[in-house]
Amino acid sequence: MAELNQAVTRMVFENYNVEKHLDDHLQSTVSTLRFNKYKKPEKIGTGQGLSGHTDKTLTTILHQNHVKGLEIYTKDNKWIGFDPLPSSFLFMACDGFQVWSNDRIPSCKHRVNLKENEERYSFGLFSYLEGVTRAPDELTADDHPVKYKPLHMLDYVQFYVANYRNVGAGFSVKEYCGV
Ligand SMILES: O=C(O)CCC(=O)C(=O)O
Ligand SMILES: [Fe+2]
Repeated sequence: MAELNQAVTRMVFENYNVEKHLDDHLQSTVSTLRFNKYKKPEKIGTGQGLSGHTDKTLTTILHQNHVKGLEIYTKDNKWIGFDPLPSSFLFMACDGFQVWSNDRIPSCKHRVNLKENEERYSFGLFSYLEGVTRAPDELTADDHPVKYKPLHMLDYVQFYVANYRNVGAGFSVKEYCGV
């Protein structure tokens, strides 16, 4: 999964012609693996699972068992269900990439909506940048000025966890450090 993360990150950097920053970026990347277990829903279709949110990470890669439930929010404001193959790994650009790309790569909003009468398992590789994240100069311009104050991603996730009850699942990185 870490290799997949590096491969996709490399593609993003090549796409934006900022490969010269890639090595520093990869060296500052730290990851944690987390398992999620969702019990059988008490009532199907009640939205039990996980409310709509964006991850406070740079990137997240998800893998799951056969029980569906993950939904992605699209550009045209619709929730679409993710229909995984047993071999699927889903790569998501998250809040850190939104800041790094100066809004060119939106953070992927998603939720878990349990619809099947079975236990659901997923696990994810959650990656963060140590230190401070800011958009490289190449991704800012007079007509595309910097949209975020420098983001300390590990502080950000700690803030979110500590203040979750007040700020809610939908808390965005724009609210945290947008200019
Ligand atoms: O279980 C899933 O598929 C998604 C989990 C998730 O969104 C999260 O842990 O942030
Ligand atoms: Fe998530």
